[in-house]
Amino acid sequence: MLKLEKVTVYHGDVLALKEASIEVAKGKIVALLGSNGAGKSTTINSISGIYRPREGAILLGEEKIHQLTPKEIVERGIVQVPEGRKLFPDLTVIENIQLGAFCKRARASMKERLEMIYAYMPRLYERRKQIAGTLSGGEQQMCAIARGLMAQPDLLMLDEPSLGLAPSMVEQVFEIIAKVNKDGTTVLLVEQSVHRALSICHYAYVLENGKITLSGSGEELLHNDELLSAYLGI
Ligand SMILES: Nc1ncnc2c1ncn2[C@@H]1O[C@H](COP(=O)(O)OP(=O)(O)OP(=O)(O)O)[C@@H](O)[C@H]1O
Repeated sequence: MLKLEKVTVYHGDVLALKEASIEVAKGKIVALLGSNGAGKSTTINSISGIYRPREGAILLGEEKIHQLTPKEIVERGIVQVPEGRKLFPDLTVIENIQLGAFCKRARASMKERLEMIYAYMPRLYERRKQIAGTLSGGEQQMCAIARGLMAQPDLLMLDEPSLGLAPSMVEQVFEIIAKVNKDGTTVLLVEQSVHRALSICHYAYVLENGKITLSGSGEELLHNDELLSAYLGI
């Protein structure tokens, strides 16, 4: 579905990603792991069209997408839930969710999408008229995922969805991600919660200083403590 071929990204003079090759197969959950500053956000922001690779190619099927604008990339079904949720705190939950449907591909089926989202996250239905800034951290994360789902993604990219959440909330957020994937949405997941990410993903890549140093199935990496401690220090 999505392929990064030897993608190199600089921020000014800083090399953030070096010749990264990543494959996200349709219908799967792929995790991108690594410590702070490893290049995880740079990778998904490059897929979203926010950063332009200096070298390499990003392909969606046969189409090269690394020269497209973020808006064009959303219209192709690639949607990002950003790190830190980035909700509009003064708008209500429902207003935040509906903002996800600004793209053309989502407008026709808004009502059905909303019903589906409330079925995944009944708590958002209960809180739909609440001001988003007053939601708990976990509820805000759900709201950000809901806004992403409103755009009708084929590939949903989540940047550290468990960041700052209590363990029970992390569990709920991961359950929602698993359900969304089971219903056919491909997922690219950036996470620091390594064990949780490996237990849910089909395949994972480990980034270190902008380079992919390790990859394998979630199962394989989860049971390889030696590799995990060498590459992730856990
Ligand atoms: N806009 C920017 N300008 C300059 N340097 C940047 C910018 N964004 C990221 N970097 C640098 O690029 C490198 C990779 O950062 P990136 O945010 O992709 O890492 P990350 O793995 O997502 O880290 P974290 O888990 O802390 O979010 C880091 O050295 C970072 O300081």
